[in-house]
Amino acid sequence: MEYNHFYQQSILQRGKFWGRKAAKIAWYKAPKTVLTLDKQGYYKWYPDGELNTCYLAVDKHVKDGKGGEVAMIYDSPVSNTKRKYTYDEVKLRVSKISGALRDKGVEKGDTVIIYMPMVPDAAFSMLACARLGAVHSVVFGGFAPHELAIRIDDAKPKVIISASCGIEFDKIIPYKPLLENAIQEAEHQPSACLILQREMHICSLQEGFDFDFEESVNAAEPADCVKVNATDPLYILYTSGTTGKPKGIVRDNGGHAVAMQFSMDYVYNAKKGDVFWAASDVGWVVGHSYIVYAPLIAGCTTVFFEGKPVRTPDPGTFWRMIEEYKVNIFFTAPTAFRAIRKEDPESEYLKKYDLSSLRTIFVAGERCDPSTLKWLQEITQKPIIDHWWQTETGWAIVANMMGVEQFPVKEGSATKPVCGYEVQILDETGEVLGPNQEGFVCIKEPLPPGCLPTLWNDDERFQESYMEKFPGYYLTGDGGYIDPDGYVFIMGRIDDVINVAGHRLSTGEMEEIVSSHTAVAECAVIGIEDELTGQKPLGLVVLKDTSTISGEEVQQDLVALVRAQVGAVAAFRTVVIVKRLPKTRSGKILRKTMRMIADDKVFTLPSTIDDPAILEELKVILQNNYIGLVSKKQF
Ligand SMILES: CCC(=O)SCCNC(=O)CCNC(=O)[C@H](O)C(C)(C)COP(=O)(O)OP(=O)(O)OC[C@H]1O[C@@H](n2cnc3c(N)ncnc32)[C@H](O)[C@@H]1OP(=O)(O)O
Repeated sequence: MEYNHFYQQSILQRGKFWGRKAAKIAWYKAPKTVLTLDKQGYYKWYPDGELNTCYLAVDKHVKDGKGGEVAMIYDSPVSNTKRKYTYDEVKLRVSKISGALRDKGVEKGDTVIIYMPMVPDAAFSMLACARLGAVHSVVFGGFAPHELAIRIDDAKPKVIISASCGIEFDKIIPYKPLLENAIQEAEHQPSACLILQREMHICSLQEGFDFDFEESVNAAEPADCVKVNATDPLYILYTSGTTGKPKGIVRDNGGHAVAMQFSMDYVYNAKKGDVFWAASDVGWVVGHSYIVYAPLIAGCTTVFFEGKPVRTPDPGTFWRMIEEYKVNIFFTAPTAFRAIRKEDPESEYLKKYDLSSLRTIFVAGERCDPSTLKWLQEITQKPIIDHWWQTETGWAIVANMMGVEQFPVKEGSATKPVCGYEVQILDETGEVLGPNQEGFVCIKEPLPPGCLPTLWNDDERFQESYMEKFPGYYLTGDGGYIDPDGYVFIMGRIDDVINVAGHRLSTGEMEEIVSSHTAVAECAVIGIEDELTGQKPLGLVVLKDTSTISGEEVQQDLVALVRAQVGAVAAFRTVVIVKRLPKTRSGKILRKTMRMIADDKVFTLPSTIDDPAILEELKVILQNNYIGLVSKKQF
């Protein structure tokens, strides 16, 4: 198929194109209208369609006689568990979890928080919510109680589903104390918690409030799929913004289902029965879209992995899994491959395994650096496809659409805009820029099906964050350019959001936490380059003149404080005490300039700088001293 023609149809004949793609979905009531603009001026996909996402992902395959086929492979080197679930088994388990939720009062439209490690019941609980028409909000297990509390207060869940523990390499992480602290901190109180007891750590349950997950599921009657409108929310997924309060990205049911099926067909070129493995976590959007919903909707076998690329038990884990389960399509973040390369640079482990089942490797979540790309191409001899997307969109914005036409890979580019996304580069005044001109990466409205219709209970913030800067365009928050061949190059965030090991984090939030310390007069947290994790946060702190605590003590306090408030995943390990911070004459801290200095990049002296001498001071400190303070992360 020819990309240009196919892509143009998706933009110029939007209604016809996305109407045809919607016909691949088994709606309860097929939509007559493809796209409308509501009274508030918000686009709605398939507004009169009715469906159930769990039905599409599970029951439909059983109905089609595929109940005996494997829906999910669970492999957990950290708990020495391997298990396969057929579509029949998934249907039974999911409908019983739905029944257990219904017994706790959960109905269509209610919210449920899922705070679980990578156990199959996390995915089954998501599907169980979808089955009832309830809205799930999965919170990544690496987040601290404070982060969970913020999400509880925003999503107001009727029930929280959690587990007794997670396992990080060989370390047991008890989840229950984290959950209890979060519930204690939150204003909103759920009416019940369902706790999955894992045999490696059994936790105590509070009578009348905590319920044993397994017992509740066993006691429940299976629940049927509940019909929902296409525009009803399927889930909320919180993502870091520029402030301490995360943004609750809303995903609808209808547009999402169409986008998931479309992306499997045309981005990943996945066929029914393929084994599709996204090595991520259900706490991230990759986990939502490509561990749970898309592979199942498309009738593939999804692989559910509770482990890491290295040390569970070695850097050959990914290759072992690909051979053992005959994985056809593999998707992970570049940082995972950098971790493998660090431990196995000559790819000795890979040589032990047969990767002949594997057709394509996809990477996303952060920029794929050319060195990792070349190394992967060389050692695997497979197409390595970088693609760029966001929690907000739920699926690829820019990709090499493997089910359409495969383009030559250009290092540093995720290739071309995916169907439905009219990607344009704008300058500060909103003018569309030409080839090779760097500016704000924006998407002309309407966004395609599957993208966020708004933020949970916060239309105002949705407008302010994404739609206001350039009316008629969605602001992605990334900077970049398009080359004369139409390849899109994403150059990094233009705001205070950073990407550490594929985890999206807010430096603004970290600054709020650091500045809450009694000894801190002012501070800045910036994201600086890191060979392994892409970026890492660095805190620059000015102490109060009156502070009597030693700088070293403050450094330790601040690292502990961010870990306690955001979680281990923040990877905030470096704090530098400085005498002053560079500012403009109006008092704005020059974060970008500091970043350029720390990354040893050429920068122009801002004309508005108050005192240029500070930059020289900082240069010495950042380039020579801070490295000594970093507690190097060992993978
Ligand atoms: C396209 C749209 C998107 O961008 S969606 C996001 C895509 N991103 C991803 O899929 C994430 C990719 N990254 C990873 O999988 C991991 O970072 C890899 C590469 C495997 C490395 O893992 P790890 O060694 O644990 O390092 P890390 O930096 O992730 O973790 C930092 C600290 O946090 C902890 N942590 C992590 N996950 C959890 C969890 N689920 N529960 C509890 N704790 C967790 C880690 O143990 C680590 O802690 P510590 O600092 O060593 O004590």
